[in-house]
Amino acid sequence: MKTLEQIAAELQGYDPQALRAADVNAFLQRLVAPVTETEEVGIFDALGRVLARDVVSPISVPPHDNSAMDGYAFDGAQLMPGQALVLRPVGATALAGKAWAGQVANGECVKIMTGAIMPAGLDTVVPQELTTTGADGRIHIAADLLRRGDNRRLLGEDLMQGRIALSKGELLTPAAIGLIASLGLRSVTVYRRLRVAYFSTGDEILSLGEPPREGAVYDSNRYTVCGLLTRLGVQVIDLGVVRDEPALLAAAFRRAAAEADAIITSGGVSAGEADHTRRMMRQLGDVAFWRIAMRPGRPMAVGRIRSESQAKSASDAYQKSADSYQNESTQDAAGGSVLFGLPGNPVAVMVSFLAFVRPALLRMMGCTRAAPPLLRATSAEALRKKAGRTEYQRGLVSQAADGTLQVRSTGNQGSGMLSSMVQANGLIVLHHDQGHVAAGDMVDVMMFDGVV
Ligand SMILES: Nc1nc2c(c(=O)[nH]1)N[C@H]1C(S)=C(S)[C@@H](COP(=O)(O)OP(=O)(O)OC[C@H]3O[C@@H](n4cnc5c(N)ncnc54)[C@H](O)[C@@H]3O)O[C@H]1N2
Ligand code: MOO
Repeated sequence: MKTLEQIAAELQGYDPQALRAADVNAFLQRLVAPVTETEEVGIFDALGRVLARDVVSPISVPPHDNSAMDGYAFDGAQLMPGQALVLRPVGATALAGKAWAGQVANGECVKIMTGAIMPAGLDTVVPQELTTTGADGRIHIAADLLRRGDNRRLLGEDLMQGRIALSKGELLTPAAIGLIASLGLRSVTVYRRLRVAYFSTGDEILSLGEPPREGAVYDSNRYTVCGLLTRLGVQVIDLGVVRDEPALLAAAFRRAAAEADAIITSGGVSAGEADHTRRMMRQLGDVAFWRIAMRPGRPMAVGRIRSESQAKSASDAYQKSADSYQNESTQDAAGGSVLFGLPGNPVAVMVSFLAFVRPALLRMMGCTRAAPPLLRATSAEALRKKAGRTEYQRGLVSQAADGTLQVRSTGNQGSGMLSSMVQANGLIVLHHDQGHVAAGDMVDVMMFDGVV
């Protein structure tokens, strides 16, 4: 596992006091690694989990060539350009779930239902509504209506036996769960659920149930972050609000490091005077304090916090290396739970989570799926934007009268304003080098639906 210093050395132009948003993601992708432990879960419990092993098809789906329509099956070699075809139905109707027994000669067809196995030697189906029936019971197909092979579903055209149906790293969506079920599999091997601890810091933060107090605000970050984590499908370890006292902070960090793969905190990461949070992060782990060229969400602390046992092995390793005795436990000294120390402002918390923490946690969950692309929409209004930082503005995307997508800001962009976040359905991403936006310009939007 690499130290922060080693990762920083790999990033060109790394400056913790003026970090570009894109570099934050590059740094975090190097800092975190997927969990290794796996478990077997029933497919009803697999939604939102990440596949830890390829799913190889034990069978082919569909298992036979079959009809895609209710109609008549026949040998398509008889279709001739510019010529109608007249066929005589023979035998019983071919029904789904039963093999059709019998022989079909040229000039003959078999009545067939959707999903029924194609009778041997037949490769084409004409839907019944495209036929007429003559007085003699024969089926008439007009010229040039069909091509050979039409309306037939081929064996294995969805999934072929022995091939990879779903790859390791896939996030299991409802469609993926259905696909696994179509293979007759009851369970899958997934990575174990990620454990993420959260606590809010700050003496002015009130827990729900406490009476209002001058200068104090109710804790909202705990609820937004726990909501975002729950949607991500991780196991949330909620440690509540922790006052700005060294002993309490140390206990919370130690517990979080012992129980969780990642720790998220809010507050206390800018250079305030009353903050023990920064000091404690530094003391208990390997932590960098960043100022990111972005808005909102400028300050952020990132690194690793050691649990008590890791701290002990680190100090033992230090002792041993002092006696010039090298062993592998120095490797463990760089380990610990990944820390995402987010700023206190409620919108800054959500934006930093969506822009940075979420992609890092997905990597830790083992997910290899690429992030969904940003949407392009026309800005319905002019937006002020300072070049040299990435801005995430709260926006509402809607469909304009001409059917194209447009986006407008949801108002006051103060980083404490949750109301404009609630009205938004996405974040307008104004990139680092971008300047002011004129009404009618195209902008990128990170949509919330399906993302959070
Ligand atoms: N001299 C400087 N001052 C500040 C800077 C700076 O660079 N230099 N950065 C500003 C920015 S940007 C932000 S963001 C904040 C971040 O400060 P902290 O992370 O230390 O957060 P706090 O000071 O503890 O809180 C900020 C703000 O958010 C409210 N808050 C905190 N926790 C919660 C919570 N759980 N629920 C609801 N609201 C919360 C808190 O009351 C404050 O109003 O620093 C700026 N200052
Ligand atoms: O960037 Mo701070 O995050 O304004 O709120």
